[in-house]
Amino acid sequence: MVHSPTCPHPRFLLVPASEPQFPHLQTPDPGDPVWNVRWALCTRRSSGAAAPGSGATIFALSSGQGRCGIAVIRTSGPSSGHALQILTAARDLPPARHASLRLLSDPRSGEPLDRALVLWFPGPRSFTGEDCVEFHVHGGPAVVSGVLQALGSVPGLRPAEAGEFTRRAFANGKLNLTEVEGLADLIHAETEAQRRQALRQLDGELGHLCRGWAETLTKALAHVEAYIDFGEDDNLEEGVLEQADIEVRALEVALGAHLRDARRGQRLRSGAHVVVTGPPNAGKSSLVNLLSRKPVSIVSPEPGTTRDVLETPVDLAGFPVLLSDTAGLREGVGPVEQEGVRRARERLEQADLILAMLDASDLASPSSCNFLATVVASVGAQSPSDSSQRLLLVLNKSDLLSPEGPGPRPDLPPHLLLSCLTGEGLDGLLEALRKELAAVCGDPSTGSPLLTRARHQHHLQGCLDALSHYKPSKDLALAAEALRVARGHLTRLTGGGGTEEILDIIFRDFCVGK
Ligand SMILES: Nc1nc2c(ncn2[C@@H]2O[C@H](COP(=O)(O)OP(=O)(O)OP(=O)(O)O)[C@@H](O)[C@H]2O)c(=O)[nH]1
Ligand SMILES: [K+]
Ligand SMILES: [Mg+2]
Repeated sequence: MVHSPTCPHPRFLLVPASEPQFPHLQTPDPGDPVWNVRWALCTRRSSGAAAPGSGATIFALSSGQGRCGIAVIRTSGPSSGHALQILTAARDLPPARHASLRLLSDPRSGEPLDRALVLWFPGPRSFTGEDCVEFHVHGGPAVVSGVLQALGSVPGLRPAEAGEFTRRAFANGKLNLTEVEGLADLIHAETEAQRRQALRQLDGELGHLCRGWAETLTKALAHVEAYIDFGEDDNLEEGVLEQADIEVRALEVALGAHLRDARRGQRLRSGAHVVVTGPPNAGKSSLVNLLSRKPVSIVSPEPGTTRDVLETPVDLAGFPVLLSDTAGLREGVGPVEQEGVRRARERLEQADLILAMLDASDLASPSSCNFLATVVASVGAQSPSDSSQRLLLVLNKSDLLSPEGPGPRPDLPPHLLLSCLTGEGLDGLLEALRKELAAVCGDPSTGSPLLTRARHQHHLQGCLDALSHYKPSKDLALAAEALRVARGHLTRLTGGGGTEEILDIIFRDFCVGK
């Protein structure tokens, strides 16, 4: 997706060690993987290896840049309350979580900056879990820079880095890793389907599913370990191992089903590849321009106009699509056009959905027949699976067919009639595209949570691979280890496993102020 070019690579900044931020550390449970992640974060900090600036209170403009009605500036960290008191020249803090109108002044000069709404969120009931303040100021650039400068002059405050608010929320257990990813996706969502999917992930659906699976494995592990310890003991309930076995096998089936769907979620996040193909002059470029609502490709009566592959991102019926226009497929032309045809075929192989286009008034021509016999027939012959391509056959230039004349050949595969010239048939095509794209990307309004990132797929596959070594009838100790490894993958999916590279990759998607 499009990421802000101004978004710098964030550095990991850890949360201050002051007491109430890690209350769970007072009752450590080394068996709890989430606790382990936090412990790793915490010990790294206390060993002095923490990034510079730990413990600072951060501030940033959190709404968009530029002139606007209202701009939101926020702070997070222990000096937030102090900063609010200083800017409002007040001894008391306003009531928590209530909007209060206050005059903001520059603490150095006493000069009034703006009359603003301020919100005070004492931790831990805040986005980051720390003390936070929001200043809703008038959105003029001079007001915003005046308030930012005033905050910068308060001791203990410094500008936030990209993603730092969210990183603190994660470190304080306010969001798990899949929720952080959902939040990043929501900020970057460009189509309706992406927004729905991101919101579901932010709401914790994927994390919830993984936690449920991890619990299943923890239970199975407890059973296997009980058997290792008390196997010979008569007191052990009967069928303990059988029960564990049933649950592990059911989990394998569920993981397999989600993995088969994995590519859909990733397509929904980064765009499905839709490729328009057909013989020369069918009207492919006309269709690309119509769907993208802009003149992406040159249209002309001359066959062989399009040579290079032209790709454009479009929102098709709410789904993100990378739409490619390609050269008309034909043999025996000059070397430049042949290269175009080669590129067109290459792009066709990568398509999730093929828009195969023919001129409805020219179906008997050799190029039309050849296209039907090769491209259309070969996709139709694929066995349906998640990785198989889908195809929509479109007969363009329906305006050239005479109303009394015979319709298109009866032996044609299912198709849609369209006229790029008059727009007739476009609604039907968009509806067909919506159905096809829901199949290609998954429907984010129904069904189970989608795996939107390669990282999700990697850990679920790792979990499944580990479970293939679960053979309690052969070796109980190895079976227990397989369960532990499998569970580790699931907890890393939501907890991150503490490796900074993974966290860096995820938090890179955020900008300053989020
Ligand atoms: N009558 C009619 N003409 C159309 C329609 N769609 C496209 N055309 C015309 O058909 C010609 C070819 O259109 P293009 O969009 O360039 O076709 P193309 O398939 O991209 O052609 P190449 O890039 O050369 O393979 C142009 O003159 C268009 O104006 C249609 O629905 N009806
Ligand atoms: K053309
Ligand atoms: Mg063209």
